[in-house]
Amino acid sequence: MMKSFRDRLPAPAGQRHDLSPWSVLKQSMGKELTRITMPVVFNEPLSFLQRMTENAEYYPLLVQANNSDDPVNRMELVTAFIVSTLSSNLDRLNKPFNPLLGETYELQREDYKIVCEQVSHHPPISALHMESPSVIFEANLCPKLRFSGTQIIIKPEGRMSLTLKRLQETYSWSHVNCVVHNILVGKLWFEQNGQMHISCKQSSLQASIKFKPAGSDQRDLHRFEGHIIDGDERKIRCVFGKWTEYLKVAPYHDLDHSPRRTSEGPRKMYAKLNRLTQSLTVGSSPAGKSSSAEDDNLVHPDWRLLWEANKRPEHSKDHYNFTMFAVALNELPEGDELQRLPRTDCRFRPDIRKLEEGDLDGAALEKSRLEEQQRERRKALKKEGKQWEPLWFKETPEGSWAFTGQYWKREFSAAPEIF
Ligand SMILES: CC(C)CCC[C@@H](C)[C@H]1CC[C@H]2[C@@H]3CC=C4C[C@@H](O)CC[C@]4(C)[C@H]3CC[C@]12C
Repeated sequence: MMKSFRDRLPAPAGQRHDLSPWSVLKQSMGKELTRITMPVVFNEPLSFLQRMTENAEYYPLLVQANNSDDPVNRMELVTAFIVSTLSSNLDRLNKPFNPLLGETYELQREDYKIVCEQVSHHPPISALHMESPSVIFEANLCPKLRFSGTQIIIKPEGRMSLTLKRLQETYSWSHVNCVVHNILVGKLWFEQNGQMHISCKQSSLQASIKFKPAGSDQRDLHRFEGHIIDGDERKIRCVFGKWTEYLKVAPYHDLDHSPRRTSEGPRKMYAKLNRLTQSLTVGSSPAGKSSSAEDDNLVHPDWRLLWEANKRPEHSKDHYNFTMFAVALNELPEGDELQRLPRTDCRFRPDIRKLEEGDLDGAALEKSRLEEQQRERRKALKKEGKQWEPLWFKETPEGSWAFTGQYWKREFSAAPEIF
């Protein structure tokens, strides 16, 4: 029988009334993410470690990729997976809790298992390892925040890599920036911005995708567009869509060289013309927006849909805009499953627990207690001239963090008391 998880949080989110993020953030100019302290009303009841595991929501795309015998199709599916990892960010404008040093999180779903650990506090580095019969997925994440005018620009640094096990094929990619708008006044909103490169060492295929700014009329809100490129730098596929909704792929037809020129030419021209006149006459009306998607389909009549975002739960708006996947992440398991978790697991953090129960004051108290305790531990270590050693990941000579594999032996007696 399929295991079932909770479909809502125990309590709706607290209201932040008119408290603007700026009133708090102005003291944090130029600071690292972990040095910014904000009132808990700005938090969501998840640790950043839990938030990272949301990458796995569309895991079945990876199984599909691993089973495919066509390298281009594998690249298409991996690209779809990578774009899908961004989708849960839509409207998630509360800050996940900064993990304490040594905090861990584990997640086992379908046929995969994930371990995350906070391996460094300054700078904040979170490490993730995911393994299944089909794939190994590793991520190191160190988000850097910069304030600029009325927006926050988040530069996620760190290495991402994926291995499809059947053919031992490896993929790596870069992050794009995300921008939180309107931190002074108005409604907060969020966009992904910049160029992403995905490359596969063995097949020499690459994907290059541009996440577009919304533009003044919001016509390109959440849109991305790009190509899959072969080892000779030739474009072979177009990929496009909205990172919040879907990804489509279509063959690339070079207007000058394609044998389909005659049949495609007029259609493309028509689409372009159509787009031009639409943008002239409709402008920023909602009709103008939807027609942009229609144009895409006209320009690429032979598109295929590779990924579509799951619907958010009904009560998502009152629950921090969580996806169904996110809702279940902080659920406490029962019986044996609970017994075998290490005491460093996020699910035991009292501040996160209190926030999800709607107890804001309790959460705030616990949060400052934990942070104070962490400072004390840090001082004590320093006095002894020691350095913090993560338990489950080791730093490599290249400066990234590799999973040691020991976690799954489940010998947690050495796990520190951090909550
Ligand atoms: C109160 C306000 C304005 C501050 C809120 C800051 C929130 C929205 C920020 C803080 C850290 C950010 C995350 C940092 C790193 C990544 C990895 C990247 O690949 C996707 C975006 C993602 C997951 C960011 C999403 C937005 C984020 C959660």
